Amino acid sequence: MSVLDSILDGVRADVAARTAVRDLGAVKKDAAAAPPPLDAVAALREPEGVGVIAEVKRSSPSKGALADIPDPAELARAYEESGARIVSVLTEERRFGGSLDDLDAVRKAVGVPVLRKDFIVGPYQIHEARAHGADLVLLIVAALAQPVLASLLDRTESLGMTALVEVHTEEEADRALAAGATVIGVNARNLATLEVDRGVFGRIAPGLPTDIIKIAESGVRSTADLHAYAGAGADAVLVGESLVTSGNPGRAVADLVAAGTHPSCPRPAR
Ligand SMILES: O=P(O)(O)OC[C@@H](O)[C@@H](O)c1c[nH]c2ccccc12
Repeated sequence: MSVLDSILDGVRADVAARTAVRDLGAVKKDAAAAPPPLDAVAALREPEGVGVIAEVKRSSPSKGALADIPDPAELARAYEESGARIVSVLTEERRFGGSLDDLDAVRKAVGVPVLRKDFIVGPYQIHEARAHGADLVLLIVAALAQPVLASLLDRTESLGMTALVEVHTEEEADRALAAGATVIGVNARNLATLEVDRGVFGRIAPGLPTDIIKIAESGVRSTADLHAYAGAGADAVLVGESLVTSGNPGRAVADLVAAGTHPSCPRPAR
């Protein structure tokens, strides 16, 4: 079984357990009562340069524990103050050590849009994301059959949120476009094997329509990696590990933001 499949099994069991405590109808009501979502597309498009999406990430299946993060709100505030356009919060518990409590804490702490980063398998988690104040959700093409992907994308948009649709191959990019994605993340990490190939973005992104917002996900260690992704057409980079392990995550974000807005940084084509 691939790593992705085993993560998805765990996620399905966890969703079933939460559904037994609070059913879909109740979560839909919570979502309807939440403050309205923020416009993530505007946050990605408006300021000049390549944006930084900074992630609250405690652990990963490839590396195990990355950082303790006793106070995710404080970390998220540091990200925001340093210029992150969006804060991503991992909520998957078993492999990434995340939680909906982390999402709640971050939502309360920042004014920028917040991404619920999880392995979404059905509508329950989308309403749940909205109920907890998320403005974006991640939809991983490799985890979803095409009709499910299309309907989850519709559901996300009908709740006023933005879907970040994640791909790792050309075929998945075609599926993302066919489903109607407007924001596509190219993950350098293959979720079946956990291998990172930073060349994947440069192979896939140039083939995407210019009006698609293109996010380079994973493996950004430095401003040099941001520059390389910018040169290949990234509107933003999504960074976790190198921030939380840096010893000074605010500073690490500020360095990336400065690089992404510097005149020497290649501009996204719009
Ligand atoms: O920690 P990194 O290499 O900077 O990567 C961040 C982010 O791209 C990564 O956490 C990620 C991308 N897609 C995912 C899907 C599920 C879980 C995690 C991810």
